[in-house]
Amino acid sequence: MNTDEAPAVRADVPGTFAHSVLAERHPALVRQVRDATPYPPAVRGALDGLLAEITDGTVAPLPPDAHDARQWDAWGAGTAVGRPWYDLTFLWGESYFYRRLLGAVGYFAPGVRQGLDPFAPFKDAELRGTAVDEELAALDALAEHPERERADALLGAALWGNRADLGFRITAGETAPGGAAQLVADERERLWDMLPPGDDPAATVHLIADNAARELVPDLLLLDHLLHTGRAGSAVLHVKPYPYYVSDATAADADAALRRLAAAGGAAGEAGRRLWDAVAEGRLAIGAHPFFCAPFGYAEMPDDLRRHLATATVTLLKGDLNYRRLVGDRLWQPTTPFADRAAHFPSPVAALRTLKSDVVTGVAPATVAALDASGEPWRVTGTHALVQVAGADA
Ligand SMILES: O=P(O)(O)OC[C@@]1(O)O[C@H](CO)[C@@H](O)[C@@H]1O
Repeated sequence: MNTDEAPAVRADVPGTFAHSVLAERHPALVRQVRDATPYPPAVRGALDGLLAEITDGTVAPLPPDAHDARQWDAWGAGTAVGRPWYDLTFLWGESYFYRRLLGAVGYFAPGVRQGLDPFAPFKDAELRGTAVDEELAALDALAEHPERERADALLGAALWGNRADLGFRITAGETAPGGAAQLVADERERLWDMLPPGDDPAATVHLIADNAARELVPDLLLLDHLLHTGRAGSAVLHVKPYPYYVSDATAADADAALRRLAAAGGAAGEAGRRLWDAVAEGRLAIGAHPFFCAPFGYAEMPDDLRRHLATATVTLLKGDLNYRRLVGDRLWQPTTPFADRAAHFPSPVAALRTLKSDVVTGVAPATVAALDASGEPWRVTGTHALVQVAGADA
């Protein structure tokens, strides 16, 4: 299907989800960041400037000496600068907003704040929280179950862990994602068929991570299960090269989650120590390609990343934003075949995603009809999820 058949998601229509992200979520986030850290006057001023710009102003350029100014020019900054923020496509505008926010807090510039994650206070609180304790303790009860049941439980934890998205909670509130858990597409069987248990050292699983802390912990436990049961001989965890979409995982977040797991008791601690060894022995690698923070879909990924992902037996792709980037950030008919939209991906791919934006494909017509008839905003509330697989039959 030609991408021109579905319009790109834009943020310029009041009442749409994308518009609410620019109009409500981004300003709220700038204020939260400013309040979460004792920033000096220059940083507070820069954050206030960004707030004014995204509220009433037009898109400003990066400083000409920014390390990535040329990269963003190549990514289209030249045509965005000077336009109202609401004129940009949703994906481009969101990505550039996070880049600018990091610039405002001095993340990239030489100085004392270089490399300090402005979202760390939120991520740290979540990783230390009792909810993670409870989830880790629950792992002990799994040990007695047959392998397939454990695999499904861990897959479910990684899938629903995607609700733990701090950006989402800024507008949805803590309680919103707790509604009826429902899969709008369920291709778990096809996923497991690609990774039979046993000793297959050649099987490699790549996991393109989404959020840190409460999502990354179950992601890591899932990878441990795949490695420990021989469903995979090696794994690669792809994280973001810099803080992004509030809670997206970076390499620092991966280290923190591994420490949290390794220090836990019971089955979680055992898994954590196995993962630690897997990293030390090179069976679990962590990557952070710059393209993971690019404002484009994965169809446009550069050749080096394409070649790397092509080595995967299957790539597990987590979360809402990764899904938008996989199928294209466009208003597809929800019945559009997922396999068609994901055919460009260099390896078989399985999307594990709770629905938090308008983009969705691969849902059966009867399911769409029932969901639409319910009157619920099922695409954006995080109460529904999907497991979809493409490229498995090639
Ligand atoms: O990718 P994630 O963490 O599952 O969700 C990211 C998200 O909260 O942010 C975007 C809007 O800012 C949406 O795609 C989605 O709702």
